Amino acid sequence: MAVFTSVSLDDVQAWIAQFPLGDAVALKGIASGIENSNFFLTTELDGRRTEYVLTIFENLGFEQLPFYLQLMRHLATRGVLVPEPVPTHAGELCVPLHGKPAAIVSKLQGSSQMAPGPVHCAAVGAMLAKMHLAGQDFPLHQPNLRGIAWWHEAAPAVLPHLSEPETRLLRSEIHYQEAFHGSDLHKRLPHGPVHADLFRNNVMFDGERLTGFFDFYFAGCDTWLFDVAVTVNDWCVDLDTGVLDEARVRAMLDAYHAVRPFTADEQAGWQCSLRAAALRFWLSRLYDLYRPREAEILTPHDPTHFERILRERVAHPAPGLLP
Ligand SMILES: Nc1ncnc2c1ncn2[C@@H]1O[C@H](COP(=O)(O)OP(=O)(O)O)[C@@H](O)[C@H]1O
Ligand SMILES: N[C@@H](CCOP(=O)(O)O)C(=O)O
Repeated sequence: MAVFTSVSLDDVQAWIAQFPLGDAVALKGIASGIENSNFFLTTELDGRRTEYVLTIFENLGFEQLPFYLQLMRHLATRGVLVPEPVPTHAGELCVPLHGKPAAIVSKLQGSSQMAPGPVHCAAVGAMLAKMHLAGQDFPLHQPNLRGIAWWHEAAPAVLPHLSEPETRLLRSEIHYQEAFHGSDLHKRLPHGPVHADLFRNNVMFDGERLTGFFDFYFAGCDTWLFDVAVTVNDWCVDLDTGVLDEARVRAMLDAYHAVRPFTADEQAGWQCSLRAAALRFWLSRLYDLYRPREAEILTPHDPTHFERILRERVAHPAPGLLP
């Protein structure tokens, strides 16, 4: 459960004058989410009511936010279904509210599909490919802040807490990934802005119709293949075992490939990328669990889920990128 920065409708009524949105008429805190304070905000302009999402960023600073918010705007203008940030009269996408950075974005319709079938996976795969292509000419650059450089920082913080088998797995996988990330193959993989956290809870569906990707606040520049691997590792697994469901994997990868064909290098790097994606979330979940906790940090996600997925990817090759 996130801790919210307390904001009243009165606070927002004065603050919203800097946006071309009319009056704020309702504000409702959103209970889910772990990083930021989110509110559904209803505005009224010329007698017409519209719902938006107001986010107060609890951990990110003004210097990091342009990458995420400009990326969302860039993608939205190219037809990728993502929330569109609303600029102020002065053209700012992010302005202070109670001393923290805050932004207003359009509200996506629908809800998260937490038990996806092949039809949902195909929709996500196709939109992900479209997103990667649309991001190619995005001018800003920010590395994936949870990439290999961060793994090197985080590992020493968690290693003292791990059992012998966990220690062996973490050390050997980082070693394996160092070789992969340093290889010529890795350098040849197509790359650009990626979502990097496209889990089931970060996509909206209205029935079987995908209405948008959101929560871009782990986005950065990395290989497109890493983004595909993160997405497959969440959408296509049996949540109890971490084993991939072939029908969902095929649906997602085939739909992606139909929009942006995978390269031969990507086929060669696929198994390594699935392992990298599993390692990334195992390590971040361990880090959230063991790092000295600040009071406002909430219940961490279970790291053993991604340890299981990593062990499974190491032991058994996943279905190939192409059938
Ligand atoms: N643009 C949006 N449209 C509709 N609902 C949204 C939007 N952004 C966030 N939400 C809602 O807010 C919840 C928390 O958002 P999320 O970005 O996952 O928070 P956090 O960054 O804190 O993890 C989501 O589960 C979703 O219900
Ligand atoms: N998807 C990550 C954690 C990030 O949480 P989110 O609610 O901001 O997507 C995980 O599952 O470890």
